[in-house]
Amino acid sequence: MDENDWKYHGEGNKSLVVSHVQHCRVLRLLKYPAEDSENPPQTAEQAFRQIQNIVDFSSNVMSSLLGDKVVHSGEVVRLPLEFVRQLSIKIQHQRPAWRCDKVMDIYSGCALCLPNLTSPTLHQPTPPAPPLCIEIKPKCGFLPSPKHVSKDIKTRVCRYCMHQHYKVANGKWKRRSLYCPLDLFSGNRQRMHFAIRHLIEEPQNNLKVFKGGQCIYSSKEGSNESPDMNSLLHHLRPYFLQGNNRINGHMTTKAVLNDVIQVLVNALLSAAGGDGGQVTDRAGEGRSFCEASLFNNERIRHGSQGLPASSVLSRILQTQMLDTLDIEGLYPLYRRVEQHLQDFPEERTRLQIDGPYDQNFLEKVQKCWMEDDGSVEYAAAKVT
Ligand SMILES: O=P(O)(O)O[C@@H]1[C@@H](OP(=O)(O)O)[C@H](OP(=O)(O)O)[C@H](O)[C@H](OP(=O)(O)O)[C@H]1OP(=O)(O)O
Ligand SMILES: Nc1ncnc2c1ncn2[C@@H]1O[C@H](COP(=O)(O)OP(=O)(O)OP(=O)(O)O)[C@@H](O)[C@H]1O
Repeated sequence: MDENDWKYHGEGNKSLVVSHVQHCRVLRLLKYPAEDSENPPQTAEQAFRQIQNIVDFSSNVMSSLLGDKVVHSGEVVRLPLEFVRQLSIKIQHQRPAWRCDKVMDIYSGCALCLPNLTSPTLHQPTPPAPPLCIEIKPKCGFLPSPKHVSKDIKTRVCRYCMHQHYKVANGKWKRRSLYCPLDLFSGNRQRMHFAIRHLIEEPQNNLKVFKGGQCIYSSKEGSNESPDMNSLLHHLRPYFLQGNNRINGHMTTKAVLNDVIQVLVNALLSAAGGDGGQVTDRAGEGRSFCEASLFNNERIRHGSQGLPASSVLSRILQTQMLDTLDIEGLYPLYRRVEQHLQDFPEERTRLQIDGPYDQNFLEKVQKCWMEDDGSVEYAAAKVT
């Protein structure tokens, strides 16, 4: 393998991604804290198992919850160590400085190989234009159950909106985003439109736009400058020329933005495969509106239709809602498991703390709606 066939693509807190320059493939490599760079924190076999667990969790649990049409699980691959070392040197200067508290894993020679979702293989001999890909990290779309929280504010203002104040105060981002996940997950088209417009205006790490596999729009952490929305809309204009919003054959910037948002709302409400018809409506539970959202409260009363059950967003929300406990409800369960494992370390395997994430594990996750019966089995299913 040749490191020159691969280029830096992006990274998060846990992994670094490189893409192949010709084929629609990416490699997702583990990251370790920089202070561990001399001594890898796990053996190659442990790293292999960690990545295999990710594949199993994705194919046996997430595929079943979200729909196998929208989940790509990939496969674990073993790579020559020399290739990985050269790759790490090659991409180092492209990494954002604020992510360099961690280093790419150059010891295990293991990675997750996935299709490159930012430049999908198109089954057309000459595609009309480079494919567009819009990545959204929507965050949690509901308020935690009042049963488990000690501060009343948590039942009125969502975690994302509270975090915005914290992130601006500590300098992570310069401006507060007016995006609210509860607006996006509302199923109300106007609220969703409002949410996506604010995601585009202040994307932080919740939205990226790729054209032909290249990132053309994203935020830079700590930077004073906002990403250039006019340049983004200039890139997008040719994709939206067939609408009615043209003045003398020319589309205004505002019209391009509206069309882009409309396409995204339609995609998010479209079926992910499987059953349809019902709606996911949290309005009755009083957990679907965040007081920090600037969306006009009055307008919500005139049409909160909820999400179509088969939609991608509804699937994501239902999956998120398997965990409604908030950290305050979860931590005592974590302590219950911890205590049990101190007394009975051999129980780690039976409770599937480190996997395998198989059919049996999925059944435990799905039973999570049950009330807490005080058992370690209940706690382990919630915590793992
Ligand atoms: O806690 P949050 O909501 O800030 O989410 C963390 C993310 O921050 P965000 O707010 O999206 O910028 C954070 O993302 P970034 O590092 O900011 O890109 C991670 O995804 C983190 O997950 P983990 O610790 O790697 O498992 C996320 O932590 P978990 O809450 O998933 O543990
Ligand atoms: N299959 C893929 N195709 C194209 N790009 C991808 C793919 N998987 C990940 N990426 C890109 O790489 C970036 C980092 O990947 P990912 O979010 O999986 O990292 P992470 O460290 O697990 O994230 P987090 O910070 O949430 O823990 C993503 O934001 C996305 O832009």
